[in-house]
Amino acid sequence: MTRLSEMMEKQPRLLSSKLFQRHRQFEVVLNRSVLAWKEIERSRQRSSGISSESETAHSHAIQVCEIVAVRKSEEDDQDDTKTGGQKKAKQRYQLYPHAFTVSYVRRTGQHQWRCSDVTFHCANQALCEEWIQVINEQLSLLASRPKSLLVYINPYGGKRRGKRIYEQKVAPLFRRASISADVIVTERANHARDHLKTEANLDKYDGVVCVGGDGMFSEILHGLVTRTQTDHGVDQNQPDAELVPCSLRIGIIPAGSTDCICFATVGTNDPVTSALHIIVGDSQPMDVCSVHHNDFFLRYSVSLLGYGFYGDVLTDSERKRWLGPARYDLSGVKTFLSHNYYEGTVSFLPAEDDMGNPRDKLQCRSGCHVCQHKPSSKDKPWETSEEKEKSDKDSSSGWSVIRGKFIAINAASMSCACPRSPKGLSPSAHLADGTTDLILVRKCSRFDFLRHLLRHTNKEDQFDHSFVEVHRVRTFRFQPRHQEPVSLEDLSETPKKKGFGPICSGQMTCNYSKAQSSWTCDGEILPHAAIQASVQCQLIRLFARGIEEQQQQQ
Ligand SMILES: Nc1ncnc2c1ncn2[C@@H]1O[C@H](COP(=O)(O)OP(=O)(O)OP(=O)(O)O)[C@@H](O)[C@H]1O
Ligand SMILES: CCCCCCCCCCCCC/C=C/[C@@H](O)[C@H](CO)NC(=O)CCCCC
Ligand SMILES: [Ca+2]
Repeated sequence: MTRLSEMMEKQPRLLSSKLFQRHRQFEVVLNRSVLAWKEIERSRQRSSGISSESETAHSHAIQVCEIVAVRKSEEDDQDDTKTGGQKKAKQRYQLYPHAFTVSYVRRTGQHQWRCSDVTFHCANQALCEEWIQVINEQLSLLASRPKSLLVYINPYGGKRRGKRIYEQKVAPLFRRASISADVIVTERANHARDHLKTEANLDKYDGVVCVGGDGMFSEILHGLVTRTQTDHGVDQNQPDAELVPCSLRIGIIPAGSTDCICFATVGTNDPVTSALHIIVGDSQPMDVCSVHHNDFFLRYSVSLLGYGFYGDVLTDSERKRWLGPARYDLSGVKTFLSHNYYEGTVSFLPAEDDMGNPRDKLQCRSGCHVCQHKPSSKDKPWETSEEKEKSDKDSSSGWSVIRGKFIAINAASMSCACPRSPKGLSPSAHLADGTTDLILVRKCSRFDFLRHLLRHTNKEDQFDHSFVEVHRVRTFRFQPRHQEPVSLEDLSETPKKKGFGPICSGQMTCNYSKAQSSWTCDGEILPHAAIQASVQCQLIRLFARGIEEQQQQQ
């Protein structure tokens, strides 16, 4: 075949026909990117504004890349049967028995997507089949759409609804879009991680789907990243190893307690919306922070690495798992009343000035320009180990060092927006810029800390306090003031928290503090307080597109 004929072969065919919908006739046009239909009678007086999906009184347009599927219609696919017009539908069905139904993405508000159907009646069978074939040809050209997925369901996450959510809301959509799915319902913690690490035949799949919460996502993340490094002979224990990005994308069907990763990448925690982002083959790169203790790999983080307040909340909440999502509220209040602070030294390498800063109010949204500026190796002096060694010894090479007493040290690699805090811990953090926002909350009164916390739930700036500072960084280290114990037991056990601290009143600060807190790493407790963390730019990709700027409601 010549190149020209090969190219012609790949060109989608275009169609234009007069078709019926309800009792009206429409001019229906399919071009390379849009399926549009306009009522014939009245369309001459009206102009149609076509966007992603637009609608005037009598004209509609949907993007081909947001079509879920097309199929030959059954009698009960008729729109009117659902709206009480059974008689009309029957008549039309008798008149034009050949019809096809297009399922497509419809935006319903608050970043929520739904799958809607539109049915067109054709004058004859050949025309109907031609439409189905041409739409299917166009869909098959969308190379980023997954055809085969590996799905892990945590049946115990959140309110224990994972299995039901998948079977009732997600699987029917995957079937409609002709996506095949191998489903594994996990039988124990780390089942999904271990399966991905060693057993799964990943060549068979276009992506991995996680049905569960942030903890379950973390399992998939660790399984997939570790597997990729093993396959490429990369040693994760080396803090400055250049990690290999994962080729498979991850889809998140939210079914957990916080679901912050889903919320911060889609804008809502809704299983149907997430399933549709998977079907249309969205791709959102995401930073992953690797955490080490000396030359020993601990964990990866994509959301919150928190020492002090959040570490203590998580440690306490683990003992209350039986309470479900409410455990965070209870442990939150208890930890707040304890009002502990911790001493230590934070060192960090700030991001360059052109990476923006955590207070610039530039939120990361779909197609974010900051995230598209992926630094080249010549922009990344911190990446060579020689430079790194030099900078460790030489504070003039860019490392900043802060010693102090902290109520909380938080590193947010993304906004960490969630229903509890819709703008998140760091509202301007970016999903895929290769940096994390390091938030230092120094010792202050309980009243001031409460003001700071409350600002996470309203429009006020949570960084606008004298006792809070925030830096956009590439890498950081923390050394607690008091040396930590080094027995082997401590490697496997989570640190034990000493009792409840005395409650201080009003504006006063407490003078009680236990020596060390623990780090929470995306909801898991780390066994060491002394850590170093480095952001690996765009190590993974999700089936998401970031939060869409403007809702295009239909
Ligand atoms: N079959 C299973 N039995 C017990 N635990 C499991 C199972 N499958 C997964 N897990 C573990 O359950 C933990 C919580 O899961 P998940 O994240 O889905 O729910 P969650 O309620 O949101 O919890 P979290 O708030 O900690 O993220 C995860 O850390 C995961 O390792
Ligand atoms: C008095 C009013 C105070 C209100 C304070 C609201 C502040 C909320 C900030 C929430 C930030 C969540 C960050 C998410 C981190 C997830 O990786 C992790 C795993 O699921 N969840 C938690 O750590 C769970 C963290 C739960 C924290 C309460
Ligand atoms: Ca980031």
